[in-house]
Amino acid sequence: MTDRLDLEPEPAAAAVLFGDRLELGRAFTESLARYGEELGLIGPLELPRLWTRHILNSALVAPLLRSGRVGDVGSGAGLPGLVLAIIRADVSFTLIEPMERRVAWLERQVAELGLENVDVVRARAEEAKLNGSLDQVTARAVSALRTLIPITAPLLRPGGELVLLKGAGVDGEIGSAEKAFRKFKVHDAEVLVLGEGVVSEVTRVFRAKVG
Ligand SMILES: C[S@@+](CC[C@H](N)C(=O)[O-])C[C@H]1O[C@@H](n2cnc3c(N)ncnc32)[C@H](O)[C@@H]1O
Repeated sequence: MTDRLDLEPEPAAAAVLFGDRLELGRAFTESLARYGEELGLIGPLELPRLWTRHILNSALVAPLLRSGRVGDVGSGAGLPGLVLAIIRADVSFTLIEPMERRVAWLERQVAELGLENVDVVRARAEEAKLNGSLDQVTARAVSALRTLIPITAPLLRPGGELVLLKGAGVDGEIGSAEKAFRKFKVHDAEVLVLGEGVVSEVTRVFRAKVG
C-alpha cells in the first residue's frame, strides 16, 4: 500500500507542525497507510491523500490546545487524537471510540509509538463517564454540530472549550445548531481557518466555550 502513498508532499509544513516529533508522525502515517484500508479505518480513495487531507489537517489543530486534559470524540483511525498526541506530549489525551476494532487499533498504535500521554476509552461519548472532566474536546467527521454539541459539551468542565474540525459547510451547521447552543451554554463561538498559504488543504475549526 505504501507505494501508492506520497508520505510527505508538503515537507516544510510537516517540519513546522511536527517539529522533533516528525519521525513518530511518519511512523503512524505509514501504519495507517499499511493497515487502514484492511481494518476499515480509511477508504481506498483516501490513501493517496492521507498525509495532506488527514494527517496535516489534524496536525494544524495542535497549537490550539492548552496543556491539560483533552478528549477526542470518535477518534476512529486516530484523527485528530493520535496525531495531536504525537505532537503535544505536554497534553493528556483521552480517545473516546465505541467500536471494538478501532479501539484495538488505537491501543496498538499507542503502544507501538510509545505514547505515554494517551488513554483509550471504549464508549460512546454520552456513556463515557467523563462528564465535566475535560479542558477541551476535539472531534472530526463525527456528526453535524446540531448533534455533536449534545455529546461533546457535557464532557467539558465549566469554561472548557470545543475544538471541532469541520468542513466547508460549517456556517450552515452553526445556523442549525442554535437550540443546542442555548441548551448547552455554548458561547464565544468562532470559525478558524488554519493553514492558509501553508498547506494545500486548510482546516476549519469550530471553536467555542461551554458553560
Ligand atoms: C467517520 S468516523 C471519523 C473518525 C475520525 N475522527 C476521522 O476523522 O477519521 C466517525 C467515528 O465516530 C465514532 N462515533 C460515532 N458516534 C459516536 C459517539 N456517540 N461517541 C463516540 N464516538 C462515536 C465512530 O465509531 C467512528 O469511529
